[in-house]
Amino acid sequence: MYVHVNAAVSVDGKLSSRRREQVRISGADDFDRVDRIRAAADAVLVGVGTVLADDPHLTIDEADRRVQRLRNARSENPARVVADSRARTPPDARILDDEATTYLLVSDEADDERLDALRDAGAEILVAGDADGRVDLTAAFGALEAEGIERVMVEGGGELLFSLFDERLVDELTLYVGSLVIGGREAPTLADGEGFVDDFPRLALTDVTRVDDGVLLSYEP
Ligand SMILES: NC(=O)c1ccc[n+]([C@@H]2O[C@H](COP(=O)([O-])OP(=O)(O)OC[C@H]3O[C@@H](n4cnc5c(N)ncnc54)[C@H](O)[C@@H]3O)[C@@H](O)[C@H]2O)c1
Ligand SMILES: Nc1nc(=O)c(N)c(NC[C@H](O)[C@H](O)[C@H](O)COP(=O)(O)O)[nH]1
Repeated sequence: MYVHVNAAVSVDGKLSSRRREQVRISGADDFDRVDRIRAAADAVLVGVGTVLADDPHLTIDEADRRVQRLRNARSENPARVVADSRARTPPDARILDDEATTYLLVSDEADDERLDALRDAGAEILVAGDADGRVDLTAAFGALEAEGIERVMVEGGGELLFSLFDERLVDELTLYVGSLVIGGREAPTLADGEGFVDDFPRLALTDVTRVDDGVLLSYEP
């Protein structure tokens, strides 16, 4: 699986405020760049924290890009994937509409009734739990590959991104740094989780570009 992480952070590295509501960090050009990365992906992955906070749709905005995918014998939109150990995705979440296939990655701790309700709402359930009752991301990526998904774009949030860095699963990171300060010790950052104390993942900076009123940083492991 090729894993491309994309995120937008404030000058101080926050994904959002302490209220964990969506903060518009990107400008129009950056959202267009996000749309292009989605169009190149077989699937877009987020953590359930992002679904609960933002209720994202995760489809391609630009009609020409959807047409081009159909011409290339691909689905109109990439699949949508949620790391959702306990199946907390609301059955009326926007990602469960019929504009794309939606996979929920769950662990053995997910409640059967919730899973039934989510299946009824159109979700495809993939069970891949780890010893801590979370999603085993390596196993889940294997299950997604069996569904024909080879290239995934990850759009956050900070808990999921920490796990991906921790398991050395990130192949590419594009990070838009907007020119605002959010602050707050409880506000989510690019990589939350437990944090590293040694053996820090080191990245190679491959490009720096000015976008909107911020800067786009590109990295590879
Ligand atoms: N600015 C941006 O680019 C951007 C992008 C996405 C989200 N956000 C913001 O981030 C916040 C949400 O992020 P978050 O960190 O709270 O949640 P998250 O989206 O990272 O989801 C975390 C949840 O994923 C599930 N999960 C399952 N398996 C996991 C694993 N192996 N490792 C980690 N998590 C696993 C758990 O239920 C966990 O609680 C919101 O405030 C949202 O607005 C910002
Ligand atoms: N690139 C980017 N810039 C931002 O300023 C911001 N807040 C996000 N946040 C990512 C998050 O997942 C969003 O909720 C989806 O980018 C929304 O996606 P939709 O338009 O609903 O498809 N992403």
